[in-house]
Amino acid sequence: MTENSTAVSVRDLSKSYGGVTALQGVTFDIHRGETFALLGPNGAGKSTTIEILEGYRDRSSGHAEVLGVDPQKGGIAWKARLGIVLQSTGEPGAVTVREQLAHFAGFYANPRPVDEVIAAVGLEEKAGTLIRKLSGGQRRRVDVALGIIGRPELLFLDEPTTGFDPEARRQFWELIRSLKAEGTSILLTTHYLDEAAQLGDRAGIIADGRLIDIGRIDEIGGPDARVPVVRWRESGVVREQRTTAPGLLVAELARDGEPDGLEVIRPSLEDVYLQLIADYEHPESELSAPRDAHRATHPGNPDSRSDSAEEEVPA
Ligand SMILES: Nc1ncnc2c1ncn2[C@@H]1O[C@H](COP(=O)(O)OP(=O)(O)OP(=O)(O)O)[C@@H](O)[C@H]1O
Repeated sequence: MTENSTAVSVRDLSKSYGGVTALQGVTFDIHRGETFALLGPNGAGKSTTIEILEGYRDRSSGHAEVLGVDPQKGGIAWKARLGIVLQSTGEPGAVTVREQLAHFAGFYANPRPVDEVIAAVGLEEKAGTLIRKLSGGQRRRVDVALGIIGRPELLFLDEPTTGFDPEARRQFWELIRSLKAEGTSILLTTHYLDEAAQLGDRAGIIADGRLIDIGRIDEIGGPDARVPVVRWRESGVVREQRTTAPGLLVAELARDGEPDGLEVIRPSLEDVYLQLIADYEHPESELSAPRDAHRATHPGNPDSRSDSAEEEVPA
């Protein structure tokens, strides 16, 4: 039985499409009110996971509960509690943005006001435009609007900002933050790791259908993956040192004046993610050990180093 504090519970989930194993033994929970980012390379199994949880695909084995219901048995009342933004949408009919949203609003007991949703996705000027006359990014905003019109308890966002311009992405992030503030639980997949870092509370990283890591966004990968690098220039030569105490090193470097080109580089979620995937794909290779922030920002550099060694780096 799922606790009330759990929006999604997945245990040992597996899925095969004929001979293709898309998911193998995936286990995770999403807590109520949490934004959980499911990350992984193309073909890793993210959409398959989402589609099983939406009740759109049957699993091959394992257990899943979404808002306390097995998605294979979820009826209309359960579906009305979900918001879904699929990776790809069907051909738009000859209806305007406002007509489409008003039509979908009619399916829900307590929908958001149509104009409020249009404003939330930044389509006020296009409200009366036929959807098929919108740009790709604008249509994607309609998809997002349709996903939130029913005031969902749980929102599935499968690569929601593909095709968005940078301003629209920022606007979308604000929208997601406001939904989160209202208590909406969110499952997000995205290839934009900055988006996952901005929005996610926790992340699961999936590769070849297996969950290879899970944890808080600021902890995933473990402490070794997050050791900062201090970089500076000395007599025109770029030097860097990986250290858990960057402040002390900077103070030491600054004793004789302002160091040239000083930077403290903290590995981003993208750096950590790329290292986890490399470790998974090449467990025995030089590239995978030790976890190294420098290498994450310069993946071509074949050097290995100890945590405290100072390095001369090709400029
Ligand atoms: N309908 C299908 N029939 C057969 N195989 C499928 C089907 N859908 C997905 N697959 C396969 O299952 C695996 C997982 O695909 P899935 O779409 O879940 O990956 P994904 O992580 O969402 O990828 P992307 O980032 O490219 O969207 C892939 O090997 C894919 O080819």
